[in-house]
Amino acid sequence: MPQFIGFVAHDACKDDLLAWVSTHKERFRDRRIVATGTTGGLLAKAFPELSVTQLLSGPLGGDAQLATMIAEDRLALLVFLIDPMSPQPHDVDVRTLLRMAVLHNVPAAFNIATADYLVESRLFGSAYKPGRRDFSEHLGRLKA
Ligand SMILES: O=C(CO)COP(=O)(O)O
Repeated sequence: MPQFIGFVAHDACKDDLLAWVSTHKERFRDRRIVATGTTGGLLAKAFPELSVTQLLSGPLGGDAQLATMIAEDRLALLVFLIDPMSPQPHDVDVRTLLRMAVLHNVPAAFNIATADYLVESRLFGSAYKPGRRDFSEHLGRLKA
């Protein structure tokens, strides 16, 4: 199953994401990128040399699609630049995406500083794949 790198940016953060990707573009040349609709459209236009798959726009289900990709073990890493100052109509989807990243132990950055740490890590681009957590005991408790 191919592993994608996921990018999402709220409107106030889209310029920041474009600038950040531009800085680290070489690292993404051989990687498959997946992004919510508007974010993906901007990335594809700015960086035609990168492989960008566009999902639905965030408010129309793009965050939920990314959350599903995490549940299906198809996302290697998530960079999601969140605007902490604006309410989002699809906040419930945003929280689902965050929860899926935490639940399934996906390396995830929600601001530029952490995104920098991720791409500068010696683990980035290596064969490193974090293990998914085992919730079988927890599920057994729920069923009992
Ligand atoms: O709303 C978003 C993330 O919650 C981003 O969606 P767009 O990339 O379609 O703007």
